[in-house]
Amino acid sequence: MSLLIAEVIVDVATYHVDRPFDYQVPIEWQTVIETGCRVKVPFGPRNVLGFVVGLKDTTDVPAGKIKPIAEVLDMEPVLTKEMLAMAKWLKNNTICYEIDALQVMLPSALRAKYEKIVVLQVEKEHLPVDVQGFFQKRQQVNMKEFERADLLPLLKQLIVQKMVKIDHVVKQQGNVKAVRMVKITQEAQVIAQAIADTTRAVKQRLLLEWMLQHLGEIFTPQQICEEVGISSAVLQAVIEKEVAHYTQEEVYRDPFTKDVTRTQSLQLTAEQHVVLKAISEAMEEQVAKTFLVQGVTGSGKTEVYLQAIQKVLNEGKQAIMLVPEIALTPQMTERFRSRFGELVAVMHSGLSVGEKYDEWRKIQQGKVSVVVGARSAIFAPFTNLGLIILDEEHESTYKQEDSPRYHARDVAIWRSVYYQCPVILGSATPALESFARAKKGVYTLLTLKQRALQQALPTVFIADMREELQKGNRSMFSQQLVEAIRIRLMKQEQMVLFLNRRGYSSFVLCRDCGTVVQCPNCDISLTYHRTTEKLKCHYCGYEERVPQICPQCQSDHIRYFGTGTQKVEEEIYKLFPEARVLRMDVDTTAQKGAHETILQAFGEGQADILLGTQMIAKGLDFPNITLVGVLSADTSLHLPDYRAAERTFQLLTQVSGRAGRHDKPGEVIVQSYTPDHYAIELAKTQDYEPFYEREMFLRRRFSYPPYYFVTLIQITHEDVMMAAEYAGRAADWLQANLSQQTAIIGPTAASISRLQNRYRYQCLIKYKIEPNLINVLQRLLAMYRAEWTKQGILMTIDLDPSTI
Ligand SMILES: Nc1ncnc2c1ncn2[C@@H]1O[C@H](COP(=O)(O)OP(=O)(O)OP(=O)(O)O)[C@@H](O)[C@H]1O
Ligand SMILES: [Zn+2]
Ligand SMILES: [Zn+2]
Repeated sequence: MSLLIAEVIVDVATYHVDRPFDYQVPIEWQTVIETGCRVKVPFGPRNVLGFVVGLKDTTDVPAGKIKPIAEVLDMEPVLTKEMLAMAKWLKNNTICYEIDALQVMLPSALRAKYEKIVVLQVEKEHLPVDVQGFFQKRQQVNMKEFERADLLPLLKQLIVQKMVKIDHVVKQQGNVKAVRMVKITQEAQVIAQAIADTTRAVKQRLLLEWMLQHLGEIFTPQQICEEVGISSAVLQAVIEKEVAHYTQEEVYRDPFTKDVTRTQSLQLTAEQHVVLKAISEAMEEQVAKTFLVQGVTGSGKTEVYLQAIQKVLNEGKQAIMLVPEIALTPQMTERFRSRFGELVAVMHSGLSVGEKYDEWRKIQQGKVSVVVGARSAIFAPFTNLGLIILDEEHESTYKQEDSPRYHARDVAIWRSVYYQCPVILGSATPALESFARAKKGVYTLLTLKQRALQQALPTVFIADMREELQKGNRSMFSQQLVEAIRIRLMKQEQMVLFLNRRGYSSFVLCRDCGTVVQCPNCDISLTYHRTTEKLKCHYCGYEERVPQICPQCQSDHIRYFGTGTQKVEEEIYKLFPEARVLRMDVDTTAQKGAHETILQAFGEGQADILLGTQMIAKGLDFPNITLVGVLSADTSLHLPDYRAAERTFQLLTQVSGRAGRHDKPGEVIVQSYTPDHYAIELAKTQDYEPFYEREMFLRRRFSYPPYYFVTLIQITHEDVMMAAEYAGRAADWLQANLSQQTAIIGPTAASISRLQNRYRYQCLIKYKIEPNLINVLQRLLAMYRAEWTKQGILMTIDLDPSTI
């Protein structure tokens, strides 16, 4: 038999190993191992996790040197051929390690967890008495036991004296949850024979006759006993006659909590019909076409998605529906479950590791055909995709900020080419670059200008908060908003009050010297958490108690600028003691399921006002909401981000869209200190195109995307001089190696100039066409990985940064 060699990508993220290594497949596993299986392989002094990415029968590794695979973790591959190809593409297009690209496609339960094991190297008697007890009859002990006993220094000595050594053991995390079931034989003959042999035992005969009615079926032992009215001893006796046998059947932890009522397709409006038709045609022709569906809020985009997915299912294919994490509300997922029932898997960050794994298994085993999920669901292991949808495609959460730094939109388009199926990008306020691509014909633009039930878009008023101040109104509510709330309370209609918290954080300020309490590790002010009375850093997790006196000048004139929502709530109660308020923010939704409970209560009319942050901007569809108030439209406008205006416009449009979605007309009041800003003015008409034109004009003038592409190189070091110096080297090197027309901006200090005790510098590459970019970046990376890392430098490259 010829030698079988596996090419394995190992779970070690360093430059020198970012390629497959050859391992020998032991004879007994030659029929078991396939590409896409996980294995454990020896690498250096330890065993690590690896993915088989290829099989072959020759190798350049000398016969004596080639090592065998140590263990096979999967009987069936966890990675498809498509995923292996996708990983290569991700590696080149986002510049990441191949192992990172492979890992991101799998649920965390399938990623490796390493445990450190202390292995005895000498006779136990030679050990110091203190540790002999650890090794009783064992040769090895989990290092955690030493840790717990505070014996790490002693352990270190033992290692130096070579009395023990440390091994790394790969541990599998998620386990399939299985239960013992009884499978009845397929063959009536066998049971008939058993019945003939069983003359006296009445109960056994009863059971055998019942089994004759359920050939080939599977039940739990309890089900059978209850159904037939027998004891487990009887069941056991019958199983011994070999008419049935025990099997381990997988069960799934079901993250859904309640049943849903089924819904049918709605009669589409003329506009919706046109959109669905265009998409259906692309599905029939099996072409990889990307559609941008720009539809005003409430125009019935979701209904179009549902019907497009129905068509996909009719063809026996599968669909991925992506939603931003924050919009993955129970209301949203319920719409899919009530249309497609058990065929839907849901993937979001609220699930436990085990639940996520189960949802993934359902997809992998073809038990479901639709997945509704956040960003990472784009990697759902379907093998016959017919459609991919990104709802709210402009959302920045579709971009992953860690390696691999991918954008779900790009992955969607890559997969659509692989399967020759369409992609739908949907939004009321598309990302500027998407709309630009649609205008150029790269994407096919489809629009929904009317709301589905012909309701008018809500009327938007801008309340000028500067005027309010001049009139002597120092509260956070304008006269207009107070009046509007009063009317709604009287008419018993519901309202949503939205506090724009992007760029607005609560902090502690000394009124005598102006000091704002900062994180000791980061260049960021600490955030005040009222519930715990603590100051926290949202970047590194540092926390401390709220100071009683100013750390700078010892004054006790300390002032808290609270999280906002709580303060707003208090003010509402002062103005309207009778109002019933539900608050939805990080504090009230910390517990699992809290989100759901709040929305349900609001839906049932248990409150008049839903008060919240970003969380309530999306996806809500309640008939009784007639007023939306935006308390602070400007806070997101003044961030150091070229997309600030775009994000503000998108947010205002989204929230406004929550009002008047059914038969009652809606009203929106936007409070602002800069009412003349175009992002605020244009949000008033909720007209996307004028905003698009205006913003594109500015982007061109300042050479920003989408006119230019940008790549962000970030360099950090504990020493500020080192960070600056190496950022300078990177900039010089790029300047020398990229074309003349490409601009290198920087090095400059990053907008957060220090994070987790590391100083941060960056350079920006701005270009229109740069065919050498990937190649040049890869060379820079090679230099960094070979030399700079030794100096303690960390460098990241982001080819599509969401903020710069
Ligand atoms: N063809 C239709 N006939 C009747 N009602 C419809 C139709 N299409 C959609 N609707 C209803 O109109 C409302 C808005 O539709 P939907 O939520 O699908 O819009 P959307 O564009 O996805 O909204 P948004 O982007 O604002 O969240 C929903 O209550 C939905 O049930
Ligand atoms: Zn002070
Ligand atoms: Zn910090």
